[in-house]
Amino acid sequence: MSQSMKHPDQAAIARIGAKVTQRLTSDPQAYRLPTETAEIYAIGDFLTPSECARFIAMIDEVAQPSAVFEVDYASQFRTSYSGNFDPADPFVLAVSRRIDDRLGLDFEIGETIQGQRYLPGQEFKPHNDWFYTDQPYWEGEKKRGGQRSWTAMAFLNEVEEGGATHFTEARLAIDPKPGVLLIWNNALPDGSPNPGTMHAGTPVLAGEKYVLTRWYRTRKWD
Ligand SMILES: O=C(O)CCC(=O)C(=O)O
Ligand SMILES: [Fe+2]
Repeated sequence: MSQSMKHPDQAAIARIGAKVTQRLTSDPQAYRLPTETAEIYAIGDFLTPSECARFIAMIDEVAQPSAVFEVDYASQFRTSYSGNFDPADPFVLAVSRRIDDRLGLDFEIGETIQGQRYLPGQEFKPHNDWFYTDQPYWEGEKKRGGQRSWTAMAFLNEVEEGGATHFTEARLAIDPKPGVLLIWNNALPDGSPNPGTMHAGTPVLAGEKYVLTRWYRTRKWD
């Protein structure tokens, strides 16, 4: 391993990063958020109202207390409920492929879409989506597709109060707007993890919040 490539999967992440950046910068519907700290884009009306409603109903069926690597639900770190959808469900497959196409990424490197529901008081505290490769869980994750490259997250409903996605380093808080797809590069152009992607699902104060997330790896995910 060379000096300049000290992070696992770094070269591949850099390659994937550049590819998606090129794709999104030539997409007239993809709006780059005004920050240099992280590469974050938003696409409005990515999902139709009826698609959002369908996902919300599915989330109500699959949602369980969220588990986070090494940090469990009981620690109050991620208090929302979440669940993976059936990857063979034709609707889930079609939307997954639509997200893949927007980013220009291969289907096989994407994790199955995960749905999440936050009730009043629930939140996802500031975190990075990339894996800490010095932690025990990395041994497993490295074999299941490796480091996370990009994240695509869609808001599914209007939240009465609270629930913004807050990029703490970039100082940007994005209020949930149904159908909007947020996309961010978890890495820097050189493929190393970008601490500027630190983000939180801030507490829902009133109403409820539904989102879906598709995280992309470096290699085939399974
Ligand atoms: O719910 C949010 O606004 C953030 C969700 C999130 O951080 C994630 O799914 O990785
Ligand atoms: Fe996240």
